[in-house]
Amino acid sequence: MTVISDIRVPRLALLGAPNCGKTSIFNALTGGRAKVANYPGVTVEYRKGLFKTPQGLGAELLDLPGVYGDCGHSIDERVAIDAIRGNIDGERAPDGLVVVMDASHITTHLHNVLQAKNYGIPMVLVLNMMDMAARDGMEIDVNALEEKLGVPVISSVAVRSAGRAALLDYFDSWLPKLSDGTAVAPSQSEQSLKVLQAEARAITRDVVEQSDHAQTFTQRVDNIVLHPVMGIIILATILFVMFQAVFAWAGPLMDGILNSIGWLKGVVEGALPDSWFRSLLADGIIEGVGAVVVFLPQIIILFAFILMLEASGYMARAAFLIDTLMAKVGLNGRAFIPLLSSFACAIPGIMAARTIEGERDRLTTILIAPLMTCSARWPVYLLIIAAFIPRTKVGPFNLQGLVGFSLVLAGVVFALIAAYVLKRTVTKGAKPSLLLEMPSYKMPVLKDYFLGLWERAKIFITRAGKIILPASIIIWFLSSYPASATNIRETFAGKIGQILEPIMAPIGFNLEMSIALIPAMAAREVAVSSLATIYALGGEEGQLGALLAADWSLPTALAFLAWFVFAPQCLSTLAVMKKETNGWKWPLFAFTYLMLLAYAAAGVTYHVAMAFGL
Ligand SMILES: Nc1nc2c(ncn2[C@@H]2O[C@H](COP(=O)(O)OP(=O)(O)OP(=O)(O)O)[C@@H](O)[C@H]2O)c(=O)[nH]1
Ligand SMILES: [Mg+2]
Repeated sequence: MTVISDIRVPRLALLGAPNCGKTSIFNALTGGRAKVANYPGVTVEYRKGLFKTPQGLGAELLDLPGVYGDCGHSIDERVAIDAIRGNIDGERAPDGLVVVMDASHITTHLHNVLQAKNYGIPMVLVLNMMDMAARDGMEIDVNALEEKLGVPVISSVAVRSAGRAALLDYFDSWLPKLSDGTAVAPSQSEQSLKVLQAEARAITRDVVEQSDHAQTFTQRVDNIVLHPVMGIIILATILFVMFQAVFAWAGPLMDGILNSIGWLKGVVEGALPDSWFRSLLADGIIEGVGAVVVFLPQIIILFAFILMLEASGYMARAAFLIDTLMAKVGLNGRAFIPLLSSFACAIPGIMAARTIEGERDRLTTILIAPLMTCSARWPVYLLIIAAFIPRTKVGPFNLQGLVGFSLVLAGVVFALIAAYVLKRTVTKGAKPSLLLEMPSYKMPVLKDYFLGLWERAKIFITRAGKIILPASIIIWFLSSYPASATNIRETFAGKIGQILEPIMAPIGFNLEMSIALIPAMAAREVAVSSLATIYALGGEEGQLGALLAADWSLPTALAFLAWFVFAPQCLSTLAVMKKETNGWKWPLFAFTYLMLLAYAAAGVTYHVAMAFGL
């Protein structure tokens, strides 16, 4: 038993197939905020939390990655199975198993429940998503199921508090038995998987009544959404609307933030005498941090779309639609979800690659994850696009949205090319296949949706405080001193930048850009805050975008964009790569190939644009 504030509480573990609602139960009971989404493989690590039943009994709850059986083919599955067997260092085995099953998939998942009895740990079966089963016209005789399985069965709708009441009530009677060791473990039967599957089929035949509408709601929608032609048109439309929205809807909010920042700078400059301190506040901190924070509305709009697609179940369809393409370049179908997560940030994306079974396939995915457009790139893209790309329309599309879309697409296309090359060279291995179960379509749970959005906003703002603020102070110092300096070249920053300048000049980068690239290793958006501070110190008044538009040529700006599609400008990503691959070899490899790509892409862009006389 774990001792928490002098009470010994039993430990429960959530076990079940991916996407059956384990984390939803965990969050609801423990007040946790772990990520929930409607596709398999969201949770890849184990997580602990405490909760109390209505009668005030305490228990510890373990949220685990989803598992398909008891073998553990991938790293995340092994974590779950090790946790249940008590094989994780410093962790003991759970006292009780809360086996969760998606009731609407009872036919395909019931044998896993029979298998779970063999752990020899007292268990209860939570028949979750009863609302989905009802929508699909299924009627499940819970009492009969309980009798045939020989374990208690509780119906549940994890996303509604009324839907969790029965489970909590059950805990009131079960927890005391787990504490004093009187709870009974189910009888074990070491049968082969085949026998268990046959037994599961026999049980479902007896306890499930399926009313005969020919097709479920999900199947009807999928007939359209997964259609080879219609499906692609729908996917393309969704993506286009998303990028249009990012550029078209954020305007007023961004203006509001810009005005507030301008106002704040004005107040500081009005209230303080001309001094180093005033310059640090106004040109260093307010300009630097403000230059990034202004993009918050666009980040929120982007994630409002992504999270909606995740929660509804559409994302897994997108994976299915482009699976043929992914298989052609040798990518495992399961790579889609890690790559998708990398659109928020490559770090969770690289970790999510744990769901991929083959070691070589997992490595390929890790190596290309940094090419997905993470949210740290957006401030750079948005700044340059707004400054250099006119707000005109091309047919029904606004040009800025199109350019943003092309940059994201460039990342994806080069990721596919990189995967193709890697799979034929350094990560050669067997041909992978798609093993992604399609989730049913669901109405997003509003609370989870807004929590998810809030979480993304919080990460963006926290980075502004933790990374951009200190980086702005350093850049302000390096670009302000020695005090004798009369222009940027004579400052410390200028001296450092001049080391890089000859290397970067052939691809069209000027001194200011070369300087900004160095602190941007901490995080890409620091490039934006650094430029803001450097230009503010240069004594030029006005918004950063306008200053850049006056100072840079269009080929230079485009080269800068191309650079950021590829450049591995983020030390934390390299650190996670090291952790996930157990060494520096692969992060160094990724760093080198991405750097070379960035340099080549920026160079080609610059010279082609010059040749076209832009
Ligand atoms: N309609 C409905 N949706 C549910 C229910 N329980 C969970 N969901 C939704 O199902 C999806 C999957 O839930 P999660 O809690 O992430 O599932 P999980 O078992 O933790 O999944 P993995 O971490 O991938 O193994 C989410 O979109 C939830 O909002 C339920 O009882 N009814
Ligand atoms: Mg989960």
